[in-house]
Amino acid sequence: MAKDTLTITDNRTGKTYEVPITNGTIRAMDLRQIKTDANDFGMMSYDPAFTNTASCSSKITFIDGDAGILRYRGYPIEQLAEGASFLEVVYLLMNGELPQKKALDTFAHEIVMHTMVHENIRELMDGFRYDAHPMGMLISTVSALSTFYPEAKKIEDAENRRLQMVRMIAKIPTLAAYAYRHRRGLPVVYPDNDLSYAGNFLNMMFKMTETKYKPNPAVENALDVLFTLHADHEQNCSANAMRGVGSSKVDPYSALAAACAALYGPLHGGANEEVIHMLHKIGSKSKVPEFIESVKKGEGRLMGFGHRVYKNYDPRAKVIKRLADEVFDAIGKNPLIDIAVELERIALEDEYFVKRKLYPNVDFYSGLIYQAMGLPMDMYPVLFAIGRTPGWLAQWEEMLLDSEQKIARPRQVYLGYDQRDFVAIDKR
Ligand SMILES: CC(=O)SCCNC(=O)CCNC(=O)[C@H](O)C(C)(C)COP(=O)(O)OP(=O)(O)OC[C@H]1O[C@@H](n2cnc3c(N)ncnc32)[C@H](O)[C@@H]1OP(=O)(O)O
Ligand SMILES: O=C([O-])CC(=O)C(=O)O
Repeated sequence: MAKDTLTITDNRTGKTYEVPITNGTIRAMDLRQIKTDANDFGMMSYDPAFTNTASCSSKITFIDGDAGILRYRGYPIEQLAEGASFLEVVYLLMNGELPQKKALDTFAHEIVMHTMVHENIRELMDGFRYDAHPMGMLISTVSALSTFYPEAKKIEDAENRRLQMVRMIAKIPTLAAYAYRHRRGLPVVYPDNDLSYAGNFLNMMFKMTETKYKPNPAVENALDVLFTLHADHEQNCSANAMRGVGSSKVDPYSALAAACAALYGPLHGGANEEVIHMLHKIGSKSKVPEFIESVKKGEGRLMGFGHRVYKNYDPRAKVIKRLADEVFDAIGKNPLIDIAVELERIALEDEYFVKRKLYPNVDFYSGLIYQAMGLPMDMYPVLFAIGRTPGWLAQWEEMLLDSEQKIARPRQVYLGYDQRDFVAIDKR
């Protein structure tokens, strides 16, 4: 049920505030009161890893971690995954409302007009080692795009901002597919604007002959749904990087590269790749109990499990688990699913995981689908980045338009030396 007040406790002072919520919105002036009080006390909050800090206010994504609820702009993730195309979701995240048919067609056309990247970017990609991780190539080429669009620096110009956002959403699958083809020593496939967003990506990845590539509809649909499920997740590590770097007013390509870099880490978007490594390492269902025991002894983490906010089943993981069955029915089962399901079953009955409220997260089952689609493991975080790009951009624009936002600049608790005198090198 919607609450009409939000209780916020300032952990510096212990003081509790009842902040009114009107039409789902908290007024900036009500939050300002908390900030003013904190300044009056002249205190600083120590919150490493921001476990208890709201760094911004946002109208984009709502999460109730205890109940396992996720909504984009108020719409439950399950309904969007079921009924909306990824581009509808992108439009929703960027504009706050679902599009009418005509607006969606116009938007899809705009995206299609920007899918090509400059040939020099392709050549830049060629310069990477044959075994370069595609995420490294993606981060570098997203960043390089800023040099092709110097006007992107004019972030105060709304029209220009939108153009750059469309460019990034359109070009990121192209960069991702180029990285994949480079790894395999294959020539690039240019975008095919007759295909859907997911279909075009599959075409650029897998087309091998001159004849027109026809994506498998089950795979195309699953990929579209997976992009939707990854599209935003409020103030996660990479969104925080996007906002933090963007708050310096740098161009959005540079901020997006920072967000991609944050996502790459194994504790964040890189976990989907790690899950498959882990399942391979376990090797069979019968070895699962032994592996769980090793995790409990602190010999590693159960990848794809646990979440900073969800203390319940990640709603995206539920959808992905169902989607995996549909994809496996269409293109054949990934045998690792049996190990994953057994791992989940045992973990969810084990006191260690129950006590810590560790459940499967979005990364637990997604890699199994990607693997069945024939994608190499190191592409999994790249796929996450494609899906997450609209979320990062929506967060970035919201941050820029928020009059409360300033350059992100946390303080620290200094624990180093007190003043001491310099000693010349020959006297040390
Ligand atoms: C898209 C995403 O980013 S989703 C997350 C993807 N990442 C993963 O799947 C990696 C595995 N999971 C994790 O490392 C963590 O659960 C995170 C990073 C997602 C969240 O971390 P935090 O909120 O900081 O939790 P924290 O690290 O404090 O863990 C709390 C407790 O649970 C344990 N724990 C957390 N996750 C796991 C796990 N996956 N396996 C085993 N134990 C775990 C910790 O050891 C800790 O135990 P303790 O209290 O005895 O010390
Ligand atoms: O919210 C988080 O911390 C991580 C996550 O699940 C995501 O970014 O999708």
